[in-house]
Amino acid sequence: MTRTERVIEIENLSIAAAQGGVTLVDDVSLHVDAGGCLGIVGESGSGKSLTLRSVLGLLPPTLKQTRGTTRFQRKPGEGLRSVAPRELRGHGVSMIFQEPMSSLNPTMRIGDLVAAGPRALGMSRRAAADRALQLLAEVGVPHPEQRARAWPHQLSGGQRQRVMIAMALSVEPSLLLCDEPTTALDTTVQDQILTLVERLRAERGLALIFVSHDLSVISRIAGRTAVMYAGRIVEQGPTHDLVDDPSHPYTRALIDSMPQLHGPPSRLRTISGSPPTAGLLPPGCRFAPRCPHAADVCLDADPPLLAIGPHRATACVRQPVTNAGEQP
Ligand SMILES: Nc1ncnc2c1ncn2[C@@H]1O[C@H](COP(=O)(O)OP(=O)(O)OP(=O)(O)O)[C@@H](O)[C@H]1O
Repeated sequence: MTRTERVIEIENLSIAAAQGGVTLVDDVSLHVDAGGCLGIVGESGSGKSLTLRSVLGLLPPTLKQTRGTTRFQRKPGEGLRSVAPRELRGHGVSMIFQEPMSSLNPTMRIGDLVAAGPRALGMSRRAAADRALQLLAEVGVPHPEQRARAWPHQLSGGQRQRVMIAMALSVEPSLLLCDEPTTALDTTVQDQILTLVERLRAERGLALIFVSHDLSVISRIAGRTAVMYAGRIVEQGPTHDLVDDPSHPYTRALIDSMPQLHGPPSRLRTISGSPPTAGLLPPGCRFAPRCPHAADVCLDADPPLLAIGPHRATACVRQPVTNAGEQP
């Protein structure tokens, strides 16, 4: 059987507080195919950002990765090999964030910020400056020569996001990690940035991991989606299958809380209750206290993520488990 090439595989990732050992991300496994987009969706605090940051070893010093392996494909056709997260920074993987100002040095001009990546790859100052102009044009910054001389504070939020994307592309990554890059933008600019990211993925064959709390954003951009709840993946599969026919009650609740996905706008519902506090998990399934279908069996043990089809998995005891034998 031929299998699409994978760019990255993360297995059994767990993250805990360095002091006290409270688990914040629990046994998460993910993969992304070359040129594919994996969406990670879930409420605030579900562990999306920590999962993404750990890919590059960017966890804050108060936290530590307690388990997990990363395998990465350096070049097409080369196969996956084990890597330490910090080896990937600027070498195959780049990341963009919600707030561009935090990653744009305010004392550097836009052109120099974007040229820093090519310089680090060994380009001459002149060639790197030219490359920066090409990249600014590629991400849709108008009048690149003029903008290259501007300071970060002179740009709009959308323009700054484009500059951050140009910086991310400047080291020629095969995988781009996106941590809520459109959340702080108004809807028109959000749409433009999503269109840009989609275009870059198609034109450059870039693989993406895209984190958002907004399932409508994820369903637009991601071919496959992992739904996170309280530090774990509770459902995973092709996005359109998951949205059309969710198998986990939490995925269903996320869909029902987003009226733009189905139903008239007036049907906005919120998910009742709140996620558990890290370190104070309920007995059994961690979603049980909020689940409209919870039964006695749900209080016995936290259900593992099991295959329910060749490409889908869910962590709910109510689902029939198949012998598909293939990792979703
Ligand atoms: N530096 C930190 N020290 C201690 N706990 C942290 C730290 N950063 C995050 N956490 C906790 O880890 C859990 C997961 O956080 P994470 O930021 O990954 O969630 P998220 O799903 O990305 O949500 P959000 O969109 O709000 O960032 C949360 O309970 C959060 O409070």
